[in-house]
Amino acid sequence: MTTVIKNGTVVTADLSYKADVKIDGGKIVEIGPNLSGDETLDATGCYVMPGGIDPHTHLEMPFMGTYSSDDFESGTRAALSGGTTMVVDFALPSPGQSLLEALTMWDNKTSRANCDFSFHMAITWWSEQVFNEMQTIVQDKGINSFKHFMAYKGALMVDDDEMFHSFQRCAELGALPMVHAENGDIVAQMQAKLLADGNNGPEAHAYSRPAAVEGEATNRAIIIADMAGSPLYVVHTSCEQAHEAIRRARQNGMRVYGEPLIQHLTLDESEYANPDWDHAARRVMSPPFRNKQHQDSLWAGLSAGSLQVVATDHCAFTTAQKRFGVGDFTKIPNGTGGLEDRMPMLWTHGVATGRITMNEFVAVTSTNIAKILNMYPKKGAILVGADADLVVWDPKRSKTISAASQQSAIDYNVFEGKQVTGLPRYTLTGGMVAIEESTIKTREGQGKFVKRDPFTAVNRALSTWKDITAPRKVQRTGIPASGV
Ligand SMILES: NC(=O)NCCC(=O)O
Ligand SMILES: [Zn+2]
Ligand SMILES: [Zn+2]
Repeated sequence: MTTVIKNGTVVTADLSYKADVKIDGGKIVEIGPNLSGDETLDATGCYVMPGGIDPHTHLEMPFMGTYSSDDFESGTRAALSGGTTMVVDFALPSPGQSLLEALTMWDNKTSRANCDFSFHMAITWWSEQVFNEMQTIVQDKGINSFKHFMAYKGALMVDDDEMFHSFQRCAELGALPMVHAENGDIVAQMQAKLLADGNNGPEAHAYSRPAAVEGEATNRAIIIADMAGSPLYVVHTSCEQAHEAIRRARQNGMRVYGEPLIQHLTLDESEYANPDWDHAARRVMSPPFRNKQHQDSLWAGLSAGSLQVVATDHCAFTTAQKRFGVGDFTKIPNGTGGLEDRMPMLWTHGVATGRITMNEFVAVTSTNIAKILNMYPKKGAILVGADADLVVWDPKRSKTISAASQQSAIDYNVFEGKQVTGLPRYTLTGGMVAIEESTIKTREGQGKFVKRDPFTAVNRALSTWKDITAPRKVQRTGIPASGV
């Protein structure tokens, strides 16, 4: 059966033009005027865009003594409802655990996924086994990105030595290292001091993780990547110091990418001063929300191109779970939701305000990350042969964000009460209409794992440069006898 999206304006990362889009067998088969098919979706007044890709989610993640509450069913349903048609989640081996075993555990969570998904693998410890398994992960399992936590001391954190080993291995395998960049040693000491001083509320979470510790770690990871000859992807870039390090590295020719979150772009640190403990604790995430200057820096990075991707780090805990940390902020599970709201919030606060263009919106929500993770143009494109993961975006549709009407399984929404204008009229996953305005038509199990090959053009360019500039022994004649 063929479907035609008619009368819309196709908006991609570099073009906007009037055309119909024809779909067959889950793929785009034709783009042009006056197309017809078995089923017609009316896109009058709408933009037809590549579906969003959220490269940073934690669905059913074991963390801080509990599990994040959205699983691959509710999480991907939330994603589709907001126009996101693919998520990339993190497989997290416990320190000492086999990467392959962890991957099987994560794979077992996905049978009810409503949209396509992929994984990054985390490196949480280092050994010969990890070194060897990284090759299998890349070459046999279709995962070309490895995440490193520079924070969460005593749990997921790795040190510089481990990162340097791992980044060098990524360079050899044609993979992309990623970092959660915060100086975990300093955070741990600051947490202990704040608690000892009686500062135990959720606001102390933010006090313990100032922008400087993120800036320092971002810069350190950049240097380690440069020494290793690998690219680098910095997740949840939240502040000017980290952005500045990324900007400088890029100006110096390094292949470094930065990913602000929609939460950091639109919510600020005043949330932690709320007298309601639950309100503040629900917004505890790492890095914490920052001030308006940091937000302006992130917005500027998106329009200037020094930051490339907007994600959510969707890691949703219920109010009851957040209350594990009453009396000790270090026990509040870190994480917030956002999957359903990323695209409408970014459109409302980005495109509608003139901070970014429609084409930049597509770039930072979909196309850039499809290229960085080596799945373009299967994903992130409106081209013949691409997957029909599409959103028909109605720039006039409005709603007020509310936990009462959301798809996410948690009992609140950090964007509660925010008015958004710009919402999906239709979201299609693999050509299937999953969302029709407010009607949810998702199909459990529709989502499939997306394999990603190693050796992007960037990896190849970096290894060529590394070879050419490698230290070489100077060939000498007439070496004098040793002076003994
Ligand atoms: N960001 C956060 O607070 N929770 C999820 C885990 C992580 O990405 O650090
Ligand atoms: Zn993180
Ligand atoms: Zn995360």
